[in-house]
Amino acid sequence: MSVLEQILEGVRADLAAREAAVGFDEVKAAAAAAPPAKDALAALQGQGIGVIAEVKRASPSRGHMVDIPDPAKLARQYAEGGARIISVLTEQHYFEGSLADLDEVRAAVDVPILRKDFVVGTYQVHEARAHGADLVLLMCSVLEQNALDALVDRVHSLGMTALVEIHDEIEADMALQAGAKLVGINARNLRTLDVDREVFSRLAPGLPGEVLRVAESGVRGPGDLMTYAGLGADAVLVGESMATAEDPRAAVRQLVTAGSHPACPKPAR
Ligand SMILES: O=C(O)c1ccccc1NCC(=O)[C@H](O)[C@H](O)COP(=O)(O)O
Repeated sequence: MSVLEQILEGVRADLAAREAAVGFDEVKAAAAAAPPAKDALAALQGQGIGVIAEVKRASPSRGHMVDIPDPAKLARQYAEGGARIISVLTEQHYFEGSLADLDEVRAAVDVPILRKDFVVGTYQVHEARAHGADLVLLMCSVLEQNALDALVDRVHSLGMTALVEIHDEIEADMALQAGAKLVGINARNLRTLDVDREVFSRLAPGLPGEVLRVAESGVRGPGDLMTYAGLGADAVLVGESMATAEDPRAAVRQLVTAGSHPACPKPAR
């Protein structure tokens, strides 16, 4: 079984336990009662390349990387550094995340928040909204076209933004067919865990101009951001190198400064 399949097995088991504990109607009501979602597309359409900084303790490729006893504090540092969006991993077995992290981050910052998980059904979408998320990651590698179409619609109907993640041409077609407005091009192959930054240069030119592009994974510093900017990225999503930085505020600030430097290529939109 691939790592991705193992992750999904755990995700489905955890989801079944939560569904048994809290009914779908209750989650839907909590989502409906939450303050309106923030406009993530508007947040990314500001000057320069946007930085999406991730609260990430661990991963299948790295194992445990860093203790984050206070995700709210880390999120505040990211926001003070200029992150346009904060990504919160909520998968628990491989990433050591939780919905409690999402709650704490939501209470701490005003910037839009991405729920980063392995979403397989509508329950998780309403759950994300109920916990204050403004964006939800939907991965083409784990969803059939029909399911993706329905989930994109559900995310958008709740006022949130779907970040639809792709890694190859077939997934790019899936994302566009589903009506994605924000596409994440992940350099990491989720089956082999190899990181290949060339994936962005291959897939980004095939996306329509109005679709915003996020370069995901393997961004280690301003040089990578500048490279992706030159290839048409609107934003970079950065986990490990921000979460493990000695000074996360300064690390985000360094990327934001590079992304708004006059020498940095501007997004076409
Ligand atoms: O990070 C992993 O090892 C991983 C493995 C399997 C599925 C997903 C995985 N990561 C999720 C992500 O997409 C990254 O957290 C995100 O793009 C940030 O990547 P990085 O900056 O390289 O930490």
